[in-house]
Formats: sequence, C-alpha cells, structure tokens
Amino acid sequence: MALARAAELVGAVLGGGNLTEAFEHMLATHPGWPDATRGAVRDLAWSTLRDFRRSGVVLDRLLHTPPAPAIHGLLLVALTRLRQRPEQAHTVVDQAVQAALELMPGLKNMVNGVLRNALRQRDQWAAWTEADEEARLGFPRWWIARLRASAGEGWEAALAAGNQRPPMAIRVNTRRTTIDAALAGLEGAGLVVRRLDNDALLLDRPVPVGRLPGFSDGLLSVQDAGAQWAARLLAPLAGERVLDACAAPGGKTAHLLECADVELLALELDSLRAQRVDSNLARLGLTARVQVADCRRVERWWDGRPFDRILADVPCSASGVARRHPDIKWLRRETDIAQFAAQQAEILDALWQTLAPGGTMLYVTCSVFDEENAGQIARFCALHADAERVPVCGEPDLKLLPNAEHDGFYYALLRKQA
Ligand SMILES: C[S@@+](CC[C@H](N)C(=O)[O-])C[C@H]1O[C@@H](n2cnc3c(N)ncnc32)[C@H](O)[C@@H]1O
Repeated sequence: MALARAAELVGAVLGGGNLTEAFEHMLATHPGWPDATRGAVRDLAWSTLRDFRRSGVVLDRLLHTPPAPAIHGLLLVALTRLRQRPEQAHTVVDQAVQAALELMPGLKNMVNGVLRNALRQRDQWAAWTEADEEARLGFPRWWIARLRASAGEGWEAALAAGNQRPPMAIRVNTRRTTIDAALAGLEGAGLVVRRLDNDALLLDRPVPVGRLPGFSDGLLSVQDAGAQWAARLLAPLAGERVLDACAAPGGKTAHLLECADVELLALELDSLRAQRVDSNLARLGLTARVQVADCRRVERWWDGRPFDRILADVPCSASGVARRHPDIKWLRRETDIAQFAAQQAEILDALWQTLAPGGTMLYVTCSVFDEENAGQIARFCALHADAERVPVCGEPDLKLLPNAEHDGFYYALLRKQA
C-alpha cells in the first residue's frame, strides 16, 4: 500500500506537481491513516526524490522511453526500496506488481519484467551510478556547477548533507520557559538533545511533535537551527517598530516576538499561508498585525511610519532546504534562479524606502546560490549609496551550507545611514 501511494506522490512530482501539496491532499483524502502509514508513505516518497537520478540511471538502461508518470514513479520508488532493503527484493517486486495492478493494470507485466531485469543486473548499479555525475552526487548538473562556484571547497560536503534526512531542531519560547528548563524537559522525555551556539536545541533524531513536552502549550517550536539565527542577528529592542515582510508560516515572526516586546507588522502575499502565521502565533501566545499584501506594493500597505528593523526573508530557490523538499531538485530549472533574483531585488528596493535612517534590515534566503545571496547584496549596495554593510558574526555575511546541524541559509545585515 505504501509503495502505491508513494508512487502516486512521485508521479505527481514527475508531472510537475508540488510534493508537499500532493501529500497534504493525500492525507486529507485518507483522514484515518495511522501515523505509521503516513510516515511510511512520506519516507518512501521523500527518499525516492532525494535520491535524484540514482534510480533513474538504472531505469535508463532498461527502458527506452519513460512510462506514464504514475508507473515511472512506481519504478523509481521500487528501485529505491530495493537499494534500501536488498534482502527483501522479492517482497518489494511483489508489492510493486500489486501497486501496478491498482495504478495501471495493463502495465503490471512491464513493471514485473523491468524490476526483475534490474535485479539480475544489480552488480552493475554502482558502476552506472559512478559514471553519472547527477546520480553520484544526487543533484542536477547545473545545480552542482553553481554550488561549486558559490560555496568553495565545502560544495561536495554540502551536496552530501543535502542528500541526508534533515535534522530536527527546537526553538524555545523564552517568554514561557527557559532554555535550561526546556532542555531538562526534553531529556526527561527520553530525547537526546544538544544545545547549539544560538540556543537552538538539536535532537539526535527526528521525533513526532507529540513527543515534545510542552509543544501544545506553546513552550517549544520546531525550527531549523540555521533559521534560528534570524531573530538573533536582527536583534530587535523593546518598543521598536519591526516589519517581517515575507512572513509565512511565521517561524521567524514568532521568534522575533519571543525576543522583545516590539510592534510587529507581518506581511504575506499568500492569504492561505498568512493564516498559518496567525495560528502559529496563537499557539505561542504572541501577537502581531498580520496583513495579506505584496510587500513590493509599498503604497498599498505602508502608513508612512518608518521601521527600525526589517526582516526580508525573501522567496528563493530553496536550494538550501532541498532535503526537506526534494521535489525542488526535480522541478527547478536553472533559469528560475535569475527570476528569483529579480523578484528579490524588487523586494529589497521596495522595503528600503520604509526603513528608518539608522535602522537595520536583515536579508535572508534559504538558498546556496551566489546570485541570490552575496551577488544580490553586492548589487543592492552598488545601487543604494545610503546602505552600509554590518558584519555578521565577524564576517561580511553568514553563509550556512547544509550539514548535520542545520539547513543552508544566507544572512546579510544592512544599515541605512542616519
Ligand atoms: C522563505 S518564506 C518565509 C518564511 C518565514 N519567514 C518563516 O520563517 O516562517 C517566503 C514567504 O514570502 C512570501 N512572499 C513571496 N513574495 C512575497 C511578496 N512579494 N510579498 C510578501 N510575501 C511574499 C511567500 O508566500 C512565502 O510565504
């Protein structure tokens, strides 16, 4: 059953769909699924898509043309499973044939034949993978080239980390508890936790949020450790006017409000996503004004009172979080990067007008590509003579590449001359 449902999800992505949306839709149509089923389907679909091209190179040897997305998805899922559980080969093939019967009965024999053929050539898989850069590194060729150019010598480790299951980190709501008390609570619940430099609490392995003591009472949130730099770096002070220009789902909005009593305006373009900001804040006992707006259309939302601090957590390629959203590897095109960069430039230029002289703006992406990061900030500073760079952790900017502790992020801090 898990195989057929995961195949549908992978097939949806092969057809150009969004993985998270497809999964949410599937859960909505199967409300009775136990946690174990949800987890199994998710794990299989996500790991298949994370293994970009590894199963694809095997299929390329066995099929001249790719079949319909659902069956193509099924073959990729089954090959991924065969790599994960070689000792269960016959069970996996039988399950795949059952899944084919359900998805496209006419292709049952083809699925059986391809998988048995693949198994007969299993000792070749490693060599086929090794000979194909995309399969060996698990990312599209253009992505590898860009990361190599942007990240220096850390590029290969960043790709390897980007193929792993992501870590899980906790943010403590310091309005309701202390870091020490939260740490003790997590350890008391049998979890192994490490406190990082920015007070993010890193779990040794992901757990369902239901296992986090105090989650429903708003003591804790799940937020990647890399994302927990934003509020620290922007460092708002009590009484300041703060703009969070691209806010949903509201992780950083909440963190800013946990740090200081500020007057915060949270803007979000997508009205459905804006509701998630409201619900996150409600769980944590925090308040802000949440407004659905395009932050670039300043004349539509700004009352003319300048902000002391602005968080610009802009839309981006999300190349730093691909292990959480592995459909990105399959769906992004290299030409998308210039489009994101153009959109980011518009956002930065628009928001700058609303920043008070002497105020600071934090630019954030979860991208690992220079064009969206340091290149974007260099462009901005060249155009705005009143912008000065503020060092971040002693460096011009903070470039976090994905690793075992955090996802990939970019941070740059700008001050408007007084
Ligand atoms: C990287 S996400 C923000 C994540 C969020 N800051 C957090 O930590 O939870 C970018 C968000 O910006 C929104 N967005 C994109 N373009 C926008 C625009 N022009 N104005 C306002 N929001 C925008 C997207 O819908 C998306 O929710």
